[in-house]
Amino acid sequence: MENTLGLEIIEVVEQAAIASAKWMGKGEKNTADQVAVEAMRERMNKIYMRGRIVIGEGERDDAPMLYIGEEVGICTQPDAKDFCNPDELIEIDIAVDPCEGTNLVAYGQPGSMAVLAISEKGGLFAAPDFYMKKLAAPPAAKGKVDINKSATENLKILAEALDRGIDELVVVVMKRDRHNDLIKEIRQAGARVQLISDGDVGAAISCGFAGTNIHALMGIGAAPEGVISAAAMRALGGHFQGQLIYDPEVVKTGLIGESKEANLERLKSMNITDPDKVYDAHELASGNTVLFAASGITSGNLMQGVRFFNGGARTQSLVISSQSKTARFVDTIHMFEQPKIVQLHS
Ligand SMILES: O=C(COP(=O)(O)O)[C@@H](O)[C@H](O)[C@H](O)[C@H](O)COP(=O)(O)O
Ligand SMILES: [Mn+2]
Ligand SMILES: [Mn+2]
Repeated sequence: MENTLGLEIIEVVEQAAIASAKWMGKGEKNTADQVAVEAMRERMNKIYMRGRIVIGEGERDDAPMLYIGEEVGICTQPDAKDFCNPDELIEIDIAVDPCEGTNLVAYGQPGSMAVLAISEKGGLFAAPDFYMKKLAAPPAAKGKVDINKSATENLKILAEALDRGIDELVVVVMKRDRHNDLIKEIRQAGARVQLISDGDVGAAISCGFAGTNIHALMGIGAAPEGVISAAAMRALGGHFQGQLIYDPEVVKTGLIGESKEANLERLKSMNITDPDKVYDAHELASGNTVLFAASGITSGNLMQGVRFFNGGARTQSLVISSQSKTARFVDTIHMFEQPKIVQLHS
């Protein structure tokens, strides 16, 4: 899968990042999101593949593009039989977040990215648009920390696994009222908290790389973003666990769904029989092969954002493959027209 798709999916996230970055700092989050969706879809539909969106912009009714169930790739188009032999191609599932951190783009803040994950059919958990309690940690702590343990216990385990003091640990937590107690507990345990307004995919993946100075992600974010983070962490060998949150009382914000009861019904209809199950990275991204790709929109811990110049742009992307066991940073210069200069160093 990687050989045929690797380069193409880099271009998918690059094109989404470039489109969205044109709206960086303009205060219009919906436009920054919409153009990323359009660019991602347009580029995806040029790839020789049979893809299906399993995590996307929502249901068909509220999302005209990249909706859950939408078929993407040249080989899903009506005239596909003229140039595609479907028997040659495996069917793949795709989870997308064309603009992860729409607020970050709109307000010119760091850490937004265009992101997707791919696996063979059935290889990604089709999470409902609920919240998810998450725990991400570096590979050295994989299987040692546990979302069922308290933050205090996990920090002790993490410190030991990373061979450093608790006071040398930095935990990313989304700045939300629902996390007030968690933040207090982490600080009382002696660790430091990095509060973020948005963008917990980048925070989760940052735990997978030494040198980011991020050692854990704790707290509740969105479930679809949890699956995408899990795909990256699965391929990287980092720790990721997620537990669906279906009770609006827990998040104290606009959880999709009117009530806990209605949400439980929805889970049942999706054949999720244990709503409290804790999923690990291998369950959220269970396919034989998992590919993850992201491209920075605004600069963050992992990647530089899009830098425009007269006649072009430069992007930085990250592709992680469970197949080749690589995490590849890709630096690309895009020439929109004949640029006056193509700068070697940025
Ligand atoms: O910050 C985020 C926003 O994502 P997007 O809408 O694609 O720009 C995500 O990283 C979070 O996981 C998330 O969606 C969030 O925590 C849920 O939102 P909120 O109710 O504000 O906490
Ligand atoms: Mn997002
Ligand atoms: Mn988004």
